[in-house]
Amino acid sequence: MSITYGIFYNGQAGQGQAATVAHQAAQALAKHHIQTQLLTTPGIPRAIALIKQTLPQLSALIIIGGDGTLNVAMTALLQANASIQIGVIPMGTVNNFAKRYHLPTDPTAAMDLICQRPALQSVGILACNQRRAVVSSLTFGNLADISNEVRQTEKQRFGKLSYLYRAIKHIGKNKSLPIRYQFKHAGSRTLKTWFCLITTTKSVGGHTYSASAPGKMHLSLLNNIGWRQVLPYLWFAWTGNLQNSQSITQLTATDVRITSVSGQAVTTRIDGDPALKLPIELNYLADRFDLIVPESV
Ligand SMILES: Nc1ncnc2c1ncn2[C@@H]1O[C@H](COP(=O)(O)OP(=O)(O)OP(=O)(O)O)[C@@H](O)[C@H]1O
Repeated sequence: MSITYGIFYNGQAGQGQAATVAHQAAQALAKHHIQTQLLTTPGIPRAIALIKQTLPQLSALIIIGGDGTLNVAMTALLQANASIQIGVIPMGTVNNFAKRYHLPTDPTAAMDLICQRPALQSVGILACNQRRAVVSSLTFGNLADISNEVRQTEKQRFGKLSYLYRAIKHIGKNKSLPIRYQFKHAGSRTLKTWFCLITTTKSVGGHTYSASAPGKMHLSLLNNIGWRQVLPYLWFAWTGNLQNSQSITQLTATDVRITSVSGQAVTTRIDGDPALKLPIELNYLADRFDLIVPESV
């Protein structure tokens, strides 16, 4: 039986570069006697439907893009309850997920890796309300609102500087909110939350910011922010590193339900994109996918 890989990409991203790379990947895989099916359509719901519909014919899914595009693909796999092998050609701005697993960021090197398949690694993700994947991070609170304001074009042109600019404009303006965190086996805590970062692994953007906790999500809460916290906060905005700040609560969990106690609307961002409002339920799905990785990971 012939082997077919799906190649999923966002045709509108990066001035059509993803489309060029998708065709190059198809040619490279053909040389290894692997057939391919290009999967692309404008609009996230349609893209999810297309992947779900094509999955039964595929032995692996190659995803071209950053965390946002990976999120679309993994949400489709989650909803279809499928556990297909995954290859990634990173083409986002930040590429958190790819950095975490030491995937090459050069498209040609990433294609070579996928063709040669030196090793597979089990990768865990989070399920939000059972239906939406969280590939790298979920955030809410003031910093998440700031990144909401950063437009995609701004992010592509100025990278992290655009976040810093927006952050400085916000200092001193926003308050923290009481948020309830209900853990499956560890009770419930209501904590003042200025900003909450939840990640699938111990690192963000290639920086390790928390101790290792296999099989669990990492939660970091910046409880409040006044002028004393400005420096740690700017440090975080710049490096993604929260470890040395005293105004931070760090927790790990397998399952948590998160509610806004005051009833004030709180919108989350998942893998960089505006997403669901609180309340949400998060479940860690350990070893959910097999990812094609370099041998040395
Ligand atoms: N088929 C699609 N139609 C419309 N939008 C899509 C589609 N697939 C992905 N997107 C969106 O395109 C945007 C860009 O995604 P992508 O992750 O590739 O780049 P990025 O945001 O620069 O990456 P990173 O998060 O790593 O910085 C995201 O908001 C993602 O949700």
